[in-house]
Amino acid sequence: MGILDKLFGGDENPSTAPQFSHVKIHPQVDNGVTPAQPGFAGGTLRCKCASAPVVVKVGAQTAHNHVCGCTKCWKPDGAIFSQVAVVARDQLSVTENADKLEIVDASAAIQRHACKGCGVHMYGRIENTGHPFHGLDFVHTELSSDGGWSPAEFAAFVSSIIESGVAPARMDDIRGRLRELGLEPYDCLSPPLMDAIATHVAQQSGALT
Ligand SMILES: N[C@@H](CCC(=O)N[C@@H](CS)C(=O)NCC(=O)O)C(=O)O
Ligand SMILES: [Zn+2]
Ligand SMILES: [Zn+2]
Repeated sequence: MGILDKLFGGDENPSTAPQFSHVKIHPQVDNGVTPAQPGFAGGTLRCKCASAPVVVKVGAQTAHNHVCGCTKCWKPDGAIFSQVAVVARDQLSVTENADKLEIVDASAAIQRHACKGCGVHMYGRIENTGHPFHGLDFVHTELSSDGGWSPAEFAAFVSSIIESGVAPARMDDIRGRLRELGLEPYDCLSPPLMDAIATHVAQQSGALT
């Protein structure tokens, strides 16, 4: 490398190797994010029970898929993030073993319907009609063997992973890995979703007409 390159950061062979690939986020993103299949129109989610699994049919492609670091969303064993997307509630139906489902926390905005057998959350539903996201159900498409679902686009509630016991000293590496994967880290939701929430609130209060 010449003196000018040393001074100004030029490099004939810029290294594009990821620096943080040892940091595990979630199995669906750790090896890179797979693009959606054009025309994909839904599939079947199955819980992890070996017998009599709960089966949920989703009749459309999902939107706003993301990894979530909050303590409330279901995470597969060993993952520090959940992966969760939304679909219109009228596109979701429980087709088998619905009797195994129970609501994790009925007072939460998102009522997460979990399997009593294996603990997996099959869908989250908002019953409050005034909520900005009313009409959308939350689903974990990793529970499907169908390929083609919309991929994770960003990382939400990143700082919240500390509440699950992740050491604060690891946060730089974790945010570094998320950026490497193209999943911009936010400590709440992404700006478009935060704007959608604020717009809804402002329309309800009359601040925006
Ligand atoms: N820091 C909190 C954040 C929880 C939170 O606000 N989660 C978001 C993302 S899923 C939410 O919208 N929760 C609504 C709910 O759980 O009903 C935690 O980790 O428990
Ligand atoms: Zn189960
Ligand atoms: Zn969450």
